[in-house]
Amino acid sequence: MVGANMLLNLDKNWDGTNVQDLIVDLVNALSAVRSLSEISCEMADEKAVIRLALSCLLSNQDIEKCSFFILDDSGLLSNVTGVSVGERAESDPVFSQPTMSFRMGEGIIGAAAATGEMQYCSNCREDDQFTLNADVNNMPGSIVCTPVFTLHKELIGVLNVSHSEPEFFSIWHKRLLQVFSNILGQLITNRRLFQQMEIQIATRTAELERLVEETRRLKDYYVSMSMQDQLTGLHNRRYFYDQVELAFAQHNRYEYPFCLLMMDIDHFKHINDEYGHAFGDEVLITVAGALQKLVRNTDILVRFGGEEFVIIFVNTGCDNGKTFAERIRDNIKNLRWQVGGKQVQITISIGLYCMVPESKLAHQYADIDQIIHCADTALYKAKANGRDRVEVFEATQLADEF
Ligand SMILES: Nc1nc2c(ncn2[C@@H]2O[C@H](COP(=O)(O)OP(=O)(O)OP(=O)(O)O)[C@@H](O)[C@H]2O)c(=O)[nH]1
Repeated sequence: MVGANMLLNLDKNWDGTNVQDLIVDLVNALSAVRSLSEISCEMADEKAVIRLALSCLLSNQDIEKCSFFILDDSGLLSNVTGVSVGERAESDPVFSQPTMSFRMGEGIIGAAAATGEMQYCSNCREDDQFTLNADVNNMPGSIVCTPVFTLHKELIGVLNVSHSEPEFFSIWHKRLLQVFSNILGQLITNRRLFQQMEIQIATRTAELERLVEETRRLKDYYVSMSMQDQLTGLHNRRYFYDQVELAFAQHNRYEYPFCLLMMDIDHFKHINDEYGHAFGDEVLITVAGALQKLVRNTDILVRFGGEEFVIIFVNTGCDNGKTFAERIRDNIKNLRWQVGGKQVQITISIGLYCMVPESKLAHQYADIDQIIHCADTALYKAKANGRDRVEVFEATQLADEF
């Protein structure tokens, strides 16, 4: 479309200029527009984008200098970058010239911004607004200032192109600059939108990451809560079933023995009835703390329910298991509480099941519920035999039990 319009105008403004020159001009104009369309709007620095755009214009046109004045929030137009013929855009990305600023309506740049129309000064040396202020020797011959807008018609700034010769710019240049400014406006708009999008994506990504982390933390919290006994702080039955698989796996693979202790506080109902439920809770908490001190980190200790605790001594044979069980029984018996001027002590009964390598015993079970049942049977025996004692599940009990 751009090319077609230009050709149309070319016909309309035909003044006898050499056709070959016009075709060269047309190709140059299209090249300027085309190279502008190749600038990536993903560049972080807006000034660098504008500088590249100015270089595209300069390298495809016979313009000598161009610069860009950006409108800031205070309504001031300040030149952020500029390129002269022969300069490479990437050679000096930082605009080294002293910053010039214009208010809306001030000078030819301010006029372009205020009117929203292209401004052309064909001979600066005879124009008061230039001769009064500027250094005449460095003054351009002619200047074109074109306002540049966003897609929503908001002013971005003013494109300023100049040449040392007066009367240099033709209708052809002006039409090209109009098209070029429109595309430059689109490019800057796209870059700004892209940057906004990047910031939004970064903000949302950070928010999402925070939510994922929070969810993970909550999940960990609830998993640990679901595996923990709220009264004593020990792990609970659910954790036990989770962890016992490991003891089984090690037993099956390496023939590591392990011992399962089922422990129950004796006559605990009496403690509750005599001293109250709160005191009963205190006893449970103290017993849990004492048990925790008596087991190794690798052992599995849980409150199995009520006044029942279970320990798995991993990689522990039957003799050691019995010794540890007796030590636990003894330690718990030595605990003391003071309540209502009375000293209270408790005892526990323990049922022990030893899981030894299969070759040694014929009655081994590979099912945790069966093993618990065996330890429970031994516990029942300890209770039946007078409490405050450790009983080991014997193979001879199998016949009775199964
Ligand atoms: N304070 C308190 N008591 C509990 C808790 N869980 C269970 N109990 C009590 O523990 C008592 C267990 O009583 P029983 O099952 O009759 O057993 P026991 O009195 O210990 O008798 P033996 O086991 O035969 O020696 C019941 O009174 C339960 O209410 C708890 O979390 N806190």
